[in-house]
Amino acid sequence: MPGSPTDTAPGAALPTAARAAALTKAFGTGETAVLALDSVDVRIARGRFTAVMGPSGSGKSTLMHCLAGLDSVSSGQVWLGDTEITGLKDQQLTRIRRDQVGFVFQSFNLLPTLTAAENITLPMDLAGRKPDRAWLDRVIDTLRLRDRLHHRPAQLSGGQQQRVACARALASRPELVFADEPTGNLDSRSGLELLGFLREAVDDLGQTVVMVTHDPGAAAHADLVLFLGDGRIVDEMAAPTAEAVLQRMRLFSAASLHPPGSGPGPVRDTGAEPRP
Ligand SMILES: Nc1ncnc2c1ncn2[C@@H]1O[C@H](COP(=O)(O)OP(=O)(O)OP(=O)(O)O)[C@@H](O)[C@H]1O
Repeated sequence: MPGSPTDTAPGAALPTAARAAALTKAFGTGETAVLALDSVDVRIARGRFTAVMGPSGSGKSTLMHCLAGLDSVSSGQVWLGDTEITGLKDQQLTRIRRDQVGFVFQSFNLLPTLTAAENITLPMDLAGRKPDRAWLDRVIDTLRLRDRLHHRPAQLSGGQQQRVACARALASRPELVFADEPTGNLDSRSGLELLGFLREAVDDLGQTVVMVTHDPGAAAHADLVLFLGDGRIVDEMAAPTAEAVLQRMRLFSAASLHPPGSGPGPVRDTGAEPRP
């Protein structure tokens, strides 16, 4: 594939929040080795909402973990902002990750004994950092958590708990927020609301979000969708709609059932409609 698949994407002129070059990640050795990422080149533009999609086992979580410095790479390079994180010592990596990355997981990962407010500031408290009060207030208001701050997780709905998890990820104003299937445990209304908040975090708060999802409707909230297949970025789509994403995924599964030469293969985007 010539160059990075995101070189021509909208946002190519924006600064870079994270980048990988020839990123390869193998698990295991010998006959049981699995190539989870196969020489991936990717650039995540700052201030954009990027979704990562692909079949189960295509490498989505591995890509996210490698970009976030949570997992080592087998070869290739990864940068967070301007800093190359491949080759850093554990201590330096932990500090960079703590300062520059926020995470939202499918299972909200809140501490049950702490209030919402305490959960939100916990990572900063552990790091001995004082939150920027004005920023924290904006995050709390954007996520409409003001009147829930003194509740414990068990006293909150699933959607509210995930909003607290989002606020926790945004609290330190990280370079990059990674969300791994953040709507996976939410009913559709709470899921939609959460996606709306992630969108607002990008549009109104200027954050950068990378979200792994299986749901074309969720991916449609992003500015750009990256499609993974067998550890490679096989396509991308700007200004996605749920319909166009679904259609693209159908093409991919048809292509994997009918390899090149025996049927239609993946095609580049021509029909993505602009966001309304
Ligand atoms: N710790 C590990 N040890 C061995 N193999 C692993 C490990 N983690 C992931 N893999 C393998 O790497 C490949 C990519 O896995 P990954 O979890 O990144 O896929 P995914 O696209 O996120 O899948 P899903 O949608 O099912 O979560 C898979 O074949 C998986 O089995």
